[in-house]
Amino acid sequence: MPKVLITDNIASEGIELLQKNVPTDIKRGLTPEELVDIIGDYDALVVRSETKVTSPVIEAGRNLKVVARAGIGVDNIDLDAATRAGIAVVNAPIGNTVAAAEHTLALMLSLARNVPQAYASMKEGQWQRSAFMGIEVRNKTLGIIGLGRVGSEVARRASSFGMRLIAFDPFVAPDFAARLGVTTMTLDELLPQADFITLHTPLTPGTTKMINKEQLAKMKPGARLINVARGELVDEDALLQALENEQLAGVALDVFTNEPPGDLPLLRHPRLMATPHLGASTQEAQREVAIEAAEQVIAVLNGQPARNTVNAPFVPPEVHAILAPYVPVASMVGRLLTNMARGQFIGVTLRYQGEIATHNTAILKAAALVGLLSPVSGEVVNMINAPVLAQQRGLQITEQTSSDGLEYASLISATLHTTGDDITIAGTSLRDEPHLVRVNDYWMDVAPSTPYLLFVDNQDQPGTIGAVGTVAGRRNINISFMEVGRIAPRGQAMMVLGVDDPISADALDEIMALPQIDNARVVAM
Ligand SMILES: NC(=O)C1=CN([C@@H]2O[C@H](COP(=O)(O)OP(=O)(O)OC[C@H]3O[C@@H](n4cnc5c(N)ncnc54)[C@H](O)[C@@H]3O)[C@@H](O)[C@H]2O)C=CC1
Ligand SMILES: O=C(O)C(=O)COP(=O)(O)O
Repeated sequence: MPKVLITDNIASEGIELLQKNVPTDIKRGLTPEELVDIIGDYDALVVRSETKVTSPVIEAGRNLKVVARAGIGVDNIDLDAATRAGIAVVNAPIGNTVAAAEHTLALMLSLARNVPQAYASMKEGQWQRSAFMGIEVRNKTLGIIGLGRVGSEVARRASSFGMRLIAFDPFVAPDFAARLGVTTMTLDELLPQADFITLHTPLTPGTTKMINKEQLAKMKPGARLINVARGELVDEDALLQALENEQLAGVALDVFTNEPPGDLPLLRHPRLMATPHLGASTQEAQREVAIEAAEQVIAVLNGQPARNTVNAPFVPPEVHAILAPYVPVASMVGRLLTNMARGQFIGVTLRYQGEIATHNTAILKAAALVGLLSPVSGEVVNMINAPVLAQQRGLQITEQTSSDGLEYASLISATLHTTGDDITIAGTSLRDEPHLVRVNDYWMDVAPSTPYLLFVDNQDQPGTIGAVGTVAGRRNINISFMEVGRIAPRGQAMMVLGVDDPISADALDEIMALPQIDNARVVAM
């Protein structure tokens, strides 16, 4: 029975859902060493942003199948290590979007009106009105860096305040931005124009310290900066300087490079407002992300695909229905290639034809590589790590598409290039079953329903089939079906036999010794 470990503060609805389905332990506040010590007992780990799922944790998690993040950012999880280990990483990318956007606006208005400073002064028994004169946000320019889910929701809400909206996000279409009433531009154009700047990009190598001394100097003097994304996006020392030299009128931070930030000098600055990573902390958001994370853990533990797997090809639901029947086809094609290969692998050419070729075929590539590498890998190979393992082995993967499916609705063909002969296998899906339709130059139609397939290269001559059948019969090998592909009558041919019993090396030698037979191979399916 699999076991789940929760190490951060997850909403009760998610915990209950997990506990109803699978034994679940809750252990908060573990040190990194304690987590490494116990993770080996668990099949799934559920976290928020506090637990650091580092590569030592992944390596110690020898039973782990899934790490679930009840929230958006997965920068606390070593994705590469998880991918290499074939562990799915899932997140809950929608549930806390509005919470993060609303918190951003709360911070923006608080910055504009000095709410926390005024509150602190009243708590100290003072009544200072002129000291906390604010500004209006109406008619001010809001610069949004990262116009994704949270950034867009901020834009929608800020627009109702009568703000002018500009954004830097080179990865969204200007049309999309225009529909939100946002003008996109370069970062250099945005910085000097914005009265308020708000950050909403993920933490990546490209966004780390994207707001540094140089960028701060380009900002409009007296601008205000809000960060509800990730602390590492900003150089905290440079930020303190920009407050001290009055380049910035105010800064509001929900996130920090180190959390908790400890005795950070920046925190003591009077025009610095801070909240302890509360962007996602609403009852509504926490309920939603906890349920979303729990549902995905249960799906993965039941061998089903999860909705938001961060480290596997994403397939939209409508496309999933079209591609799903071809996943076992791709995997069958890959497995057959490996089992029939002679010589050192060099690379694979994958061809997608017909309807499947009009969609993103990443999931089919992953499935073909699972089939190709599973028989020759000591480690678990699955849709998550197969592309990485292929890359590690230096295999050249080429993909081709064509709208012509020949006589099939869709066809997957793969050629394995080796230091020996190249091998081509093609398959399709018929009545929801994978069918093998081509081996090298031979076309056929085989639904491999037996545990073994016997491939026999032979001369198409009377008596050949009978001779092979006689050997099988004498050795008590049960043949379920047989199919012959041939290039021309009495020419070169290939027999494919579906057999229920293993074929020993001895039996294979006997078949190969028959006069009409050039070669014979058994493949376990
Ligand atoms: N403080 C909190 O509690 C919360 C923080 N977050 C954080 O907010 C951030 C954004 O989340 P979402 O909007 O859901 O992500 P998203 O993926 O929907 O949007 C991110 C946007 O940033 C853009 N982007 C990526 N690299 C960029 C670059 N170098 N320059 C400019 N734009 C770039 C992307 O094109 C995308 O449009 C994440 O870091 C997330 O972890 C999210 C929820 C709560
Ligand atoms: O979802 C995110 O990216 C967040 O930053 C929220 O973090 P949390 O779940 O509150 O620790």
